[in-house]
Amino acid sequence: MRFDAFCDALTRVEALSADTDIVAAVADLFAAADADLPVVARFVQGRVFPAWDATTLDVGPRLCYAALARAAGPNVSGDDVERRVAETGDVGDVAAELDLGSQQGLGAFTDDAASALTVAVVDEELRALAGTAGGGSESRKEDRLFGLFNRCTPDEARYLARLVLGEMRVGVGAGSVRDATTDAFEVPPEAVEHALQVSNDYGLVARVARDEGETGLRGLSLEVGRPVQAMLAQAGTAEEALDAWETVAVETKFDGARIQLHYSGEETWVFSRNMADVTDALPEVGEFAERSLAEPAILDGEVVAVDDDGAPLPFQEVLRRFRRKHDVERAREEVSVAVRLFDCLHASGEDLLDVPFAERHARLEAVVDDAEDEGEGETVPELTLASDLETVETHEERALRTGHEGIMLKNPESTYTPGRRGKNWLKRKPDVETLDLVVTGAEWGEGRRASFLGTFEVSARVEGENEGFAPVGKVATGITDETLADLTERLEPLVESESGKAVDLRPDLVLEVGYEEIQTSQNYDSGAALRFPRLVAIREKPPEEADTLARIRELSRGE
Ligand SMILES: Nc1ncnc2c1ncn2[C@@H]1O[C@H](COP(=O)(O)OP(=O)(O)OP(=O)(O)O)[C@@H](O)[C@H]1O
Repeated sequence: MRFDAFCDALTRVEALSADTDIVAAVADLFAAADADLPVVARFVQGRVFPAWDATTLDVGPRLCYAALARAAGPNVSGDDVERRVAETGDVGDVAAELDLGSQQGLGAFTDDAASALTVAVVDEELRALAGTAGGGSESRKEDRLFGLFNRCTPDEARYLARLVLGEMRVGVGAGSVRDATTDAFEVPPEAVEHALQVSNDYGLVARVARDEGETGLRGLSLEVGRPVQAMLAQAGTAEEALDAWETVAVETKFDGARIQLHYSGEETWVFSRNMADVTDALPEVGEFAERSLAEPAILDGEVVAVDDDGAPLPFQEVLRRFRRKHDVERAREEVSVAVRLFDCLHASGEDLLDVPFAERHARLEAVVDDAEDEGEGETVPELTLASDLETVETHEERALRTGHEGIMLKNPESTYTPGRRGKNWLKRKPDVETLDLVVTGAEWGEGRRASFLGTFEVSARVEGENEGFAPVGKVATGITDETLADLTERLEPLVESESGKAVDLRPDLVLEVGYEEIQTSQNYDSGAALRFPRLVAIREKPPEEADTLARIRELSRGE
C-alpha cells in the first residue's frame, strides 16, 4: 500500500467523531491494505511494533525536529521547528507546513528516492532506525529519519512525525481496531478477543482473521517467550468480595515489581508489567526457573527485594535492580531479589487462561518445586479459601505483621483476563490511597541541582471528549539526588519544549504520588489540586493506566 493512500485514509478517519463511523473507515482501510495489513493495523494506532514487543524507536522530539529541519532546507533550524510546535501544539501540523523534500546529502539519495513511499518501506526504515545502537547512533537515526522526511508529501510528513513521536492521536484506539477487524473480515468478536489476548498483536490478528477466519483465530495460542498483558486488580474490601463470590481466595500482596516468567524447558524470559524484557537484569529469576520449574510454563508473579532472612524490603529496592543494564552482578550483591508466583497461564503446551483461578493455582503448585528455596521464603504464596470475614482478617493481619503491603482477594472461579482491571481481583491495602499520575512538565533546578530536572508537574488522565492530561499538582520536595538523577535521565528525552527553566514533557512517565488531601482549585483547569503532593515511587506502567481526573473527583467527594 502506498503511504500517501494510508495517510489519506487517516485524514478521513481524523475528521470523523462517531465511533461507528471510525470503525467503518478503519475496516475499509483494512480491506484495502493487502499484504501490508499487519503494518497498517499497527500504524493506525500509532504503533510500529506489536503490543507485546517493548522495542521503542527512541526518537525524542529534538531528534525529530532536527531531521525535519534538515529536510526543510538551510533556512529552517531544529529550534524553529521546536518553536512552531510549541505555538501550534501539534508536530504533525508543523511538519505538513514545511517545504520538505528537495534536500541532498547523506540519506537523501536512495535508489528509489523519486518513487512514492510505501507503508512497507516506512515500516522497514523505522525498524532499522530502532535497531540503530552504539556510538553515533543518534546521528545515524537522524540521517534515516531525514531520508524519510525528505521523500514525504505534506500529509505523509504530518503522520510520519506523529508516528515517530508516539502522538498519532487520530482517534483510533485498540477497541476500534478490534471492531474493525471483526467487521472487515466478518469474524465473531469473541474469536478476535481471544486471539488478541493470547497474541497481543493486532497486526497478526487482523491478518489471521482475513486469511484463516474464525478457525485460525481460535487456533492462536500463547507462546512461551511472547509476553501477555498482566491481569490487573481494583481496590476493594473483604465484605465486597464475600458478597460477590461466597468463597474468596486470599493471598498476600507482595510489594515488589510484577514479572511474567516464561520457561521453555531450556530458556527463560522475564518480562515486566509493560512487557519489557528484563531477563538480563534479574539473573536470579532464570536460575530459579532452571532449578525449580518442572515443565515449560508461563507464570505470573512478583519479584521482591529480601534481606538475608527472606523478609521483604521496600519496593524501591527492587526498582534499583529492575532496570539495570550494566553491573548486574554488583547490583545483585547489594540487593537480592526473590521470586513470588501467584498464577499459571500456560503449562506444558496447554493454555490455562480460561481455567478457573483455583485450578490454575493448583497447576502452579504442581509446576513449581520450591523445596530448595526455603531460605528465601515461600515462592508460591499460601492461598486461603475464606467464606467468612474472620478468616480473611486473620490472613490480612499475618500479611501485615510479616511486612507485606496488604492482601489480594480473588474470585476462585474467575478466568485470567489479560490487561483487564476487572472485579475478580481486588487489592486491599491499609495505607491511604496514592495516585498514579503522569509527569507533564518540570523545571531545571538551581545551584547544586542545576543539572537536574525538579518541581514535577503531575497530571491526571482525562477520558472522553477532552482526552489528554490535566495538571493537578507539583511534586517538589523530599526527593533524593539519586532519584532526581534517575528522573532527569528518564525525562530528558521527553522534553517537548523549553521556556526559561520550565520544560514541557511528553506524557509518558508515571509517578505514584501521595498527598494530604484534594482541594478544589482555581489555579488548575482541572479544578482539583493535591495538597502536599509527594513522590512515593516511580511506576513502571504506561500513561494510559494512570489515574483519571474522574477518580480524583470521586476521592475528593469521599467516595
Ligand atoms: N498475590 C498477588 N496477586 C496479584 N498481584 C499481586 C500479588 N502480590 C502483589 N501483587 C501486585 O499487585 C498488583 C495488583 O494491583 P494493580 O493491578 O492495581 O497493579 P498496580 O497498579 O501496580 O497496583 P499497586 O500499586 O497496588 O501494586 C499487581 O500488578 C502485582 O504487581
